[in-house]
Amino acid sequence: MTVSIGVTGATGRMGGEVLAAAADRDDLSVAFAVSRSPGDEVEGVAVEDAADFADLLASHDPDAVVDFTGPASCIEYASACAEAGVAFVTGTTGLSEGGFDALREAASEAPVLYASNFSRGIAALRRAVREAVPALDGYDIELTETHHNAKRDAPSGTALTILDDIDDVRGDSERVHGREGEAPRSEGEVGVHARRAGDIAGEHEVLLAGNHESLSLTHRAGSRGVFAAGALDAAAWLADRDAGWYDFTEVLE
Ligand SMILES: NC(=O)C1=CN([C@@H]2O[C@H](COP(=O)(O)OP(=O)(O)OC[C@H]3O[C@@H](n4cnc5c(N)ncnc54)[C@H](OP(=O)(O)O)[C@@H]3O)[C@@H](O)[C@H]2O)C=CC1
Ligand SMILES: O=C(O)C1=N[C@H](C(=O)O)C[C@H](O)C1
Repeated sequence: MTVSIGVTGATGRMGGEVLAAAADRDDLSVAFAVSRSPGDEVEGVAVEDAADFADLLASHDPDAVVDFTGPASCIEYASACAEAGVAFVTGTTGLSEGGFDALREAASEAPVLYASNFSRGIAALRRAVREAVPALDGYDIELTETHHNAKRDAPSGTALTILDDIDDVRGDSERVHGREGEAPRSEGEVGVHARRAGDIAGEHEVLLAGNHESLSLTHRAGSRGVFAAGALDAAAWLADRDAGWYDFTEVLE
């Protein structure tokens, strides 16, 4: 069975990657793509007006929508999908707590899958972090993420997910963002550093140090294609699920 998808943010970096990755797959077809600036084709797909999103859902009835946009638009697209009962996969980061609440509300009417990172490598890094942190009790932890110079949110959504993983396994810790002037470490804090440069697709390093040794767990995305491929795997997996909140780790099981 071919799973048909709608793609939002078609003129964005990830929107283009998703359309390119979808063109290479036999199990998926693109029902429509939307943008706030419709007109030109992206990856051979006509780009329609984002203002017509609800109508496009009704007329094309896609199995899933794949969204990499911005926090406000993500919620609008999710609500429209919930109303239409269409599965919604989103990798949009920078959502507020209220934004996550709205996304969870959408999940009461349609299947919703959010992941701050759709790479298998980050899924593996998260498992490694959850194992290393309790094994290295009392070690200092510093998290550094590096992204392209056009990224809006900081720290990255992936960094926030990893910080939550650390809190899960060793209890809530103080997060210290950057370091300047008289700023010694306090016990148990996690230092968080965000770098922005060039066209780096995404790097995350978790450094644990203590007891005259250090362990560095690092993931580097070679291109955005890895995120697009993971999001499409998620869309194919989510398409026929019941309404509810799903996680990318379930797709990988
Ligand atoms: N989870 C993951 O694995 C990954 C997540 N991301 C996240 O995906 C998101 C997009 O990243 P990226 O593609 O680099 O960003 P871009 O800025 O390149 O693209 C975002 C696109 O979203 C649309 N958009 C933005 N704001 C609005 C709005 N207010 N209303 C409607 N549409 C809007 C625009 O598309 P248009 O004008 O065509 O409508 C824009 O081009 C970010 O949150 C990023 O952190 C990125 C990579 C991987
Ligand atoms: O904006 C990006 O580019 C990325 N955003 C995601 C994040 O905020 O973690 C995932 C990936 O690192 C690329």
